[in-house]
Amino acid sequence: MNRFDTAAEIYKNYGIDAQKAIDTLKNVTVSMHCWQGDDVVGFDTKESLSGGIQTTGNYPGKARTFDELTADIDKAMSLIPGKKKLNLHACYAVFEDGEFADRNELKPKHFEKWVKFAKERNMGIDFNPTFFSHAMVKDNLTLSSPDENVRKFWVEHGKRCVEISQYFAEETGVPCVMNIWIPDGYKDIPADRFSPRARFKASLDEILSVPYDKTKVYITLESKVFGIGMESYTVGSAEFCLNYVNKNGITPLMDNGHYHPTEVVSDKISAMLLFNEKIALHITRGVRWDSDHVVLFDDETKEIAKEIVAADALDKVFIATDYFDASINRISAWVTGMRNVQKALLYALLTPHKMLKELQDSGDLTALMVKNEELKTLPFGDVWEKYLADENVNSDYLSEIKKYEKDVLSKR
Ligand SMILES: C[C@H](O)[C@H](O)[C@@H](O)C(=O)CO
Ligand SMILES: [Mn+2]
Repeated sequence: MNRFDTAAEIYKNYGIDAQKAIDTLKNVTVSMHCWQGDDVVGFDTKESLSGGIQTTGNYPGKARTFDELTADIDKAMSLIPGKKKLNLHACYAVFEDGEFADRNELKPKHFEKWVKFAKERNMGIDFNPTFFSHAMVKDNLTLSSPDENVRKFWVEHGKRCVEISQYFAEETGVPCVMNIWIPDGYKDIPADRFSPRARFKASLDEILSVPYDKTKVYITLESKVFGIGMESYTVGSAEFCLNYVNKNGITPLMDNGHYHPTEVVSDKISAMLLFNEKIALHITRGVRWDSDHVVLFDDETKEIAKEIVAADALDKVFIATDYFDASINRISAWVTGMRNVQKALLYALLTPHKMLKELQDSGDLTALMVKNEELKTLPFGDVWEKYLADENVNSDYLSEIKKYEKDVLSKR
């Protein structure tokens, strides 16, 4: 018997079909964020990153153009198993022949090259308006600005992005998740917490007044607890976003770097699923603050995946990655994080949830703890290796990445 067959026998004793778990995982889409490839710079303003988020590190070889970024995405995706989607930001619009369109003037044509790229790879595209790194961000405010010129500029940007999202969905044949996240906030205690939130609410209403096909575009709203330089007040807080999505029939997005450090998104998933048809996740790794470290196969990533699978909600959750580490090889950052999301999902699919739930419901919490601990040392690695083999990717991706670094990245 080979290692997978032996492992499959062991999982069978717990009522788990390991090959079925692999086959289920093969059909789970994970949306890969394009912005790990260039430290969230984009192609339009090339302004340094603002919005209370930060990349640290200066690892050589970051992508500077559409051709470089797509080559790097291709390399990363060739090393990532499973079904993938591309998550784009509006600042990655591609301008040709000296043309430039500001964020409030963007049109589908500025993303034609991305559509071609995605279609050739049989992939859908998710989208994000870019409300940061731009001269029209005034006093760290966009959609909540008291300056009507500023607010209107960003409302128009949001509207343009709804149109572009529908274009992505229609061209690729895959629904597009359009995520709204604004950085707006104050470093110090504000005099007026109410008015910025009222203006944000009005701005969202205006953006959502653009007609769009709800079967093709899912608009999500991402909350945040604080940003760097905006430590005292964030307009798009959790309560604001929760209430807004529920009142307006859009989808909540939880980024697990966006809560107080002792709060965990894994515990929020079941509550959100009970009140929303769909939910969306940005999977990241906060270290002390929203530091956007590469996703590891760690306890919280596993717990997030467990909550999705145990609730039988794989078709109700839009899963995306969101982190940016400029201190290591960026292709490796993508591959490591994406593989770890999938690893966590496979681990969850190999967990005997029914048996564990029965132990909980019958009050046998002793057995529940013992069984949970026992499961941790089952031969998960052998099932993971079989998944990689089924998907035709090597377990070792480091050598391939080192070679790409020597042949391509080091020459930039
Ligand atoms: C670049 C992304 O839009 C950004 O990371 C956002 O999703 C976020 O998480 C901000 O902290
Ligand atoms: Mn995020």
